[in-house]
Amino acid sequence: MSDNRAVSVRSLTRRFGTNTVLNALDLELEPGSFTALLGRSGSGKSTLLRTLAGLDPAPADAEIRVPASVAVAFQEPRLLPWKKVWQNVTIGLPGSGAKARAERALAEVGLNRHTEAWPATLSGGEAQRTALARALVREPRLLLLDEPFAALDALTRIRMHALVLDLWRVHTPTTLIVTHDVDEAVLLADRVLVLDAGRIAADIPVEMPRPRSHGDSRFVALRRRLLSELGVEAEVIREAA
Ligand SMILES: Nc1ncnc2c1ncn2[C@@H]1O[C@H](COP(=O)(O)OP(=O)(O)OP(=O)(O)O)[C@@H](O)[C@H]1O
Repeated sequence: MSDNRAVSVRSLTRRFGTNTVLNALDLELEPGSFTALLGRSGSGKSTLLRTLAGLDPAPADAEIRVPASVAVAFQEPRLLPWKKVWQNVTIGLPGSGAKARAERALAEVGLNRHTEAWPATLSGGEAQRTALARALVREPRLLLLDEPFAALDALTRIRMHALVLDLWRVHTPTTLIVTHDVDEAVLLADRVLVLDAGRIAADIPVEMPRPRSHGDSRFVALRRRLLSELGVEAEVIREAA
């Protein structure tokens, strides 16, 4: 049965000292699905993502199954300033055709004119596209995105949303995005999870065709529900509007 699941986590507990961040957490992701992970600050979203990425050691008593090829992109693009853009994309990539593969990936994210550029000459959005190209060039079956657009201006973020959806449609990796932004979650994902008290406290499907509009009544209803799951009361929402 679990062969149908791209990601399967059973009973994952993570503690830092006396702080139990993840508490016997279970999670299943279908292959090719696009899931958003919301949760209050400090709820353990990045800890879960890092464990799935293999960046944090998985506790021995947890069962964690992920595909063989996993790629991660973070809020900061984490480019090496002394390597050109294409070299950043090919870091760790074996084989002689690496540069051609990097060029193809960079063309896909709209950066074909910047392959020979230095990272310091890129805008924030271009640097984040480079990070996406670096993730994609590995053809990951699992793509983990940890607040990848949080540092970008609103217009660039809108373009990046469209780009990520295009790339997801073409390459079909199972995708999990951590975000603080409820609208971003509803705009992108087919399923939104809320992490609270160390577990998946809410698991909500997004049954809306794309492209999605903020003004759609289903969008508004779902935003309201998610904000309430996150403990943001209606009065606060009204005041902010
Ligand atoms: N290496 C570590 N050592 C000690 N505590 C840690 C470590 N990593 C995370 N924590 C703690 O675990 C909790 C969850 O952190 P995590 O970064 O996963 O939360 P988050 O939901 O991603 O938060 P945010 O939305 O603010 O980025 C926090 O209380 C954090 O201080």
